[in-house]
Amino acid sequence: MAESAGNGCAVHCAAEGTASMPSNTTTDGSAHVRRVRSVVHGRLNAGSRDPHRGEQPGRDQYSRDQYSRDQYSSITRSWVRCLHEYRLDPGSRGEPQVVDPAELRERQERLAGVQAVAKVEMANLYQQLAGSGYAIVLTDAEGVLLNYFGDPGFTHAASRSGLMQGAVWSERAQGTNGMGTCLVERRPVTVHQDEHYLSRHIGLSCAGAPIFDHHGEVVAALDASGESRLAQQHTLALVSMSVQMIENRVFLDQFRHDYILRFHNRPEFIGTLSEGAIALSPEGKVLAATRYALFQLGIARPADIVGRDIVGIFNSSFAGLVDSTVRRAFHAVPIFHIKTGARFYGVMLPPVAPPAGHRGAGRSELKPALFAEQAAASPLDALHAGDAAMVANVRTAKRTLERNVALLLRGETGTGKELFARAVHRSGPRADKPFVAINCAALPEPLIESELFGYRAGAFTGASKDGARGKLLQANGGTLFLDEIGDMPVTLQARLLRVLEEREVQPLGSETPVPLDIRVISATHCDLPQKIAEGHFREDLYYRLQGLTILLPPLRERTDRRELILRIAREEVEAGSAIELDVPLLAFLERQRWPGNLRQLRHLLRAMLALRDDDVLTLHDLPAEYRAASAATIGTEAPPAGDLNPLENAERKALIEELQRHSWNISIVARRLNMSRNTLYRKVQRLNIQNPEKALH
Ligand SMILES: Nc1ncnc2c1ncn2[C@@H]1O[C@H](COP(=O)(O)OP(=O)(O)OP(=O)(O)O)[C@@H](O)[C@H]1O
Repeated sequence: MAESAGNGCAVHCAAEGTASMPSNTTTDGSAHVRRVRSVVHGRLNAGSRDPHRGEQPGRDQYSRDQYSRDQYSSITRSWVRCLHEYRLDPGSRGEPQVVDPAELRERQERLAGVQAVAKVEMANLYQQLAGSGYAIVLTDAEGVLLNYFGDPGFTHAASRSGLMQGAVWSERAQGTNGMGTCLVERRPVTVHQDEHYLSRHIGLSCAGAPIFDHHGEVVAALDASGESRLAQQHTLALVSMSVQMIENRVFLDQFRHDYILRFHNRPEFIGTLSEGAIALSPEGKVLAATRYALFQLGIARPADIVGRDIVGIFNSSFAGLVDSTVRRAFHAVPIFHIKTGARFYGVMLPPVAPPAGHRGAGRSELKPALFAEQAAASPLDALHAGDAAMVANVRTAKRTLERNVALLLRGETGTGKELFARAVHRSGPRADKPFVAINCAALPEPLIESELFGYRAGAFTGASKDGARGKLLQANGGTLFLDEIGDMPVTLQARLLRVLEEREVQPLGSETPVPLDIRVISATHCDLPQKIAEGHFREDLYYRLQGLTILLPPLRERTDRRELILRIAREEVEAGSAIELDVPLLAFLERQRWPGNLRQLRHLLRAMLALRDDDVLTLHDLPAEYRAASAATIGTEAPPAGDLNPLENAERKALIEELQRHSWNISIVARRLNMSRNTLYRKVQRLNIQNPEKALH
């Protein structure tokens, strides 16, 4: 296998940072073809020894154990299929087959549900792999490339190699490759450089994983393909995790109108990738289960669980599970697997819109964040809960989505300027292109220029010998977010203005300008007109950046503060726990000045949740620096019953029923609800519950 180390098909970065794919492998191609034939023959004749095992020069950065026998066997099996079943010529240079636009649209529509979820995960994966030259690709079950997230510098090279929408990457069409081979093997595979069957692909390194639906059918493949010379085992792990996330989210979305039991043998793992989820009919019959649910219960095929009654699987009745989760405010409850006796923890989620005739199970205030997100019509709508200024801001921003209008976001620190910019990006037509943020205040002045504009190899002393592409070009096709624009040195302002006017960038030390298509969103907390008056900011740049100005209100002025506090608390609550904020604390938080705005609020809630004594947060949980301010409020914790909101009233009613059922014995009720006596006492006081006959005992 020595060829793989020095096969000469390394991908080079051209001067402007454009990667070039080895489209022609004449010298090495013939060696590759000879090798493929001899390996396949060796495999067929010698049988046992897998030629794809053994020392791999240049591969020592990942574990040989992980890069296991299975992996090599996958490649060899695939080569055998390519040569003998598909009768592919390893030296074939034919153009990749591309389906016509109508067929592509039809295939995309067929997989719309998966695509919608996958796009978000692809963007996350792309960010995680940013800078390593990977393109993230989604194909359907036939290997037709539906979506592509690519490094702009890699896009051109990639399209030459066939990584473009509509291209068919099935194993039959393109030989051994990440997408096609994982679809056939039904498992994640890495196909590194000369493990590709066709010599025209040996410049690529791919990590692909199949996406399954709840019937256990492969419906798509997610793949990271790049020019990296070093196969990276962690890339395959990241791709597999993204696939797991996509499968879980698709499942939760598909069955949102049904009951869903989410479970794990550790309560803190509910809501994570490795949770199991089972969808149930209102009668408690299993409709479907995720791969992890089957895995945790030791069930081989979905057909072995669908249609079964949940009572035959766990030791709890369906109604009991619904009731106990709701009573415990969506806190995980212990459930036992009847077959093995293993203990799990489960949370039963009620249908998003309960089917008519079935009792709605209600929601706790701190319901899982996922549902808040799902409820919002777009990422922009998720930024507010009805504050008039924010409603107007969102409306304005939406009107600019289809047009390339420069936005200037103004607002105090922590008001959510970057979040707003990201939401604009994710809502618009550039959503699947890069969002690149640069903080003009955080960069040392000498670095800003190269960081923004990039440089050519050897442009200055200390420059990387490969050059660098600069943030402007990294954002090409997408959105550039210039944070703290008021702090950009005046000298650079002129250069930025020129780039924005001329829509092209000339990296340092380069003669050739590169065309630029970006949407610019900038943000500042300072008064730019004041800076202009003082000569610290160029007026012409100011007008270029503020096609439209959006002023984000400080938290203290927002009328949706209460909902925001609850929403952020929900986001910060660890999966599987159910936390409540009591009313005096909520009122206190609503009254704060919040100089650090939403950032300060989030940090405070995060700290309180981490340090809490039990599951009800009160004024006593405030850190010392806030406690002095709250001293006057402590001691007035029990609100009149009339002040309770509808959820609290529902909780009060349920608790009174439970207390009555157990003759107001607080120890028994606390045990049944799995909470301490103290917590129950506090709840009873907070909800203004009184035993009509005798004192609580
Ligand atoms: N609408 C919102 N809902 C929930 N959290 C938010 C919202 N807006 C901002 N945050 C949170 O506030 C914090 C700060 O947000 P962001 O960085 O966008 O603010 P910023 O105004 O750009 O800050 P700065 O100007 O100091 O850089 C983040 O933790 C973010 O999650």
